Amino acid sequence: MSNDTNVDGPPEDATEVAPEAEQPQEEQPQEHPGERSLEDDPEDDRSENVDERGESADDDDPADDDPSTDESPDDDIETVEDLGSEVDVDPGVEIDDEHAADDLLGGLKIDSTDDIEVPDRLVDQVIGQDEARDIIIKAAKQRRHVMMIGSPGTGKSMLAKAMSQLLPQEDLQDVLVYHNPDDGNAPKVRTVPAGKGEQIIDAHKEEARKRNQMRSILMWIIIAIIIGYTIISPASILLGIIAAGIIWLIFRYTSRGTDAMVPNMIVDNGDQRQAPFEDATGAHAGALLGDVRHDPFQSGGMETPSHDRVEPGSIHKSNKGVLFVDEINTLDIRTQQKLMTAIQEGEFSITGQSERSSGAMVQTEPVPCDFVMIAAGNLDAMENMHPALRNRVKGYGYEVYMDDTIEDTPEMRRKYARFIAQEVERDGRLPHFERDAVEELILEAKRRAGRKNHLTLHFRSLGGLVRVAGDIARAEDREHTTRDDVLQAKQRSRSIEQQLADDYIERRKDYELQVTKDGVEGRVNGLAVMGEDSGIMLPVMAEIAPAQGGGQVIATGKLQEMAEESVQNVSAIIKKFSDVDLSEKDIHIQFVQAGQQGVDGDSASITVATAVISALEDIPVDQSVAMTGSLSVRGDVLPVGGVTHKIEAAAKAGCDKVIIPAANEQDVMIEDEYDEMVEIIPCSNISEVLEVALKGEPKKDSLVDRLKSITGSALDSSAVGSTSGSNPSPQ
Ligand SMILES: Nc1ncnc2c1ncn2[C@@H]1O[C@H](COP(=O)(O)OP(=O)(O)OP(=O)(O)O)[C@@H](O)[C@H]1O
Repeated sequence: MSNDTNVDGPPEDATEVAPEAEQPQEEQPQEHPGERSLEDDPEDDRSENVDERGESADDDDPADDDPSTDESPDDDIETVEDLGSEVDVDPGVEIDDEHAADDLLGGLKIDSTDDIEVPDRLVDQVIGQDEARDIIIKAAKQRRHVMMIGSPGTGKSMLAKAMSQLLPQEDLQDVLVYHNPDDGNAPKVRTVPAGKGEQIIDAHKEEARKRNQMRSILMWIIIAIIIGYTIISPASILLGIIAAGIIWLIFRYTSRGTDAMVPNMIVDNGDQRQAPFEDATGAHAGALLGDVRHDPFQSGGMETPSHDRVEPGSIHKSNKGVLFVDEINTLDIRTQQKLMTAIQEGEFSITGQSERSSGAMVQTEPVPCDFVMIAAGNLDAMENMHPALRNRVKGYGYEVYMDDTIEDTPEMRRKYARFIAQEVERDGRLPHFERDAVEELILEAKRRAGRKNHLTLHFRSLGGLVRVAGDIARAEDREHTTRDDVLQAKQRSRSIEQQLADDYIERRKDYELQVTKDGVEGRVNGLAVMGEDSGIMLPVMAEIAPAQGGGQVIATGKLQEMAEESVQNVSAIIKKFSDVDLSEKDIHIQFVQAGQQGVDGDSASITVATAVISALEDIPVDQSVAMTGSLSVRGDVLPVGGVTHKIEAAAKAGCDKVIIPAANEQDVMIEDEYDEMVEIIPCSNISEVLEVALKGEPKKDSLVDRLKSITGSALDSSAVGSTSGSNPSPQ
């Protein structure tokens, strides 16, 4: 690309026309976050870029240039606090402050979500994620890259879109590609202010039209003369027809040449009302970096000029805007390297991506791609990202981890009510939600958080529930969505994992594998979570046999590592409280009907421990009990995730009692129907677990009897030491 972004006409000798529309443009300094080599010190580069951009005096403070320095005295960047009034529900909605704390809607006095005003700016619609919002606002001002890591559906792409609304619109440019008469395979590239591109194209087209019109007139005059001549002299009629044909072909051919001089506008920001936002998630190289189409007629006058075959990539379309790449690690390494070059240079030539295509012979002048990149993904995305690319983002921007839950406060509940209004408005067809429907959804947000006094920030799935509930009301032509619709929607919008889990329970019933009140040695009902929100009951069986060689842990299925870990934890307790020598035993563990998914070693460790102790001591386990919890080497039951879903799974499977870690008691948010079906028994240590799970009295001085001396939990500071100090010696 020419450094000169002035367009006093198309590039010299690129075409012979100079439409009036092409006025000189002030040279635009390149504003891209990275302009130097990878080896350069990012700190230096950061401050230098700001200088180059000639930002105002208040930006001269070096602290401003350091993304790690969040505040500076003269920092005029909007923070979440600055935006406080804008991000809360519109003050027009009355709030009952007195009862706000006890009200599910945080004191919001509304009949339906109709009454709630939705803010215009996307950034003000974002709920929770205060740190990420703060960073997006700052990064938009400073034009920094951002890496957002976190669970799906928590607002990463929403924040990226919000950032594009915050970027200045005045900087936008159109990009034109011109034919290069000196080298047909090296099209020229020019940038003009947004909107001007269309004028240039129109001017070129008008010019071409006029030329073609003149040519046509000339052609028809010549043809008319020839026809006139042949009429006068019929003997040469054949000659006349041939001559007319040749002239027609010559004119047609030359007019194609005139059309070919019209530039190709590859980036058109004429209609943009905000900086561009390009989602390049899962894009292949061509879509990301640009491409040149193949031309089957490569010569002979039928060919399409190379500049007309140039296609921009997302990196070019997002020039002066935001390039959002989710799961960035899925881009192959070469593409990641090229992306890095683009970030570094702020411009990137377009060439054909397929080696076998004629497009591969074409390479344009560099095309501007001065975007702000928002890279997103989960933790894996970060691990598998090209290290140099990650450094680039880190060196010239921010990294932020998205929250999964947020504290449940009256203000937050009001925002959740606003979230429903936002989703209804976004969809455009859903009926607004009645007050008690909103309450039910807020309760669901609390349930899904799986954490006491918190609300889930997994908004995509919550939004799904809003849409299904709204669709139910819409199908019945109702004006508002009711609580019943939300309850029905919860049934209908079961995830695949939930459907699988329910199917699994049904099948167990077919085979009469229901829960019984019998006692079975070495068999314990474990609990696991599938996907995000489905619990499943998976029995664990243990069998102890004399060792053949050194004692070992043998697990069936793919869960060997997990079984070993759980047995190692319980073996520490067994060693301490009994004289059983585990090195003389083989411990066989079977996770009945479990795949790899859903069972994580930690949360099954009290299940494995109970199964092993039961098998070792020949004491049966009550089959109407299910359990989840992680076991410490000192016998404490430690908290695990997904207790609510696990309890519901145990209830559905027909269990009477569920053992959960005492520390998880506060996280339980089960639905009323399940509450009546199972008794929840919080336990702090293995002794309490065995007390509930084992049937019958242990023999005096047996392992189970000795384990009774464990009291309290190491988690409870008052009980620290109680698991060790008072323990009797196994001897
Ligand atoms: N923090 C939030 N505040 C308000 N709405 C949200 C929030 N997060 C997500 N949403 C809603 O959920 C939808 C999906 O969110 P988004 O696409 O931003 O998630 P994501 O984190 O990018 O997920 P993924 O990684 O799967 O793409 C949004 O369009 C919006 O309607």
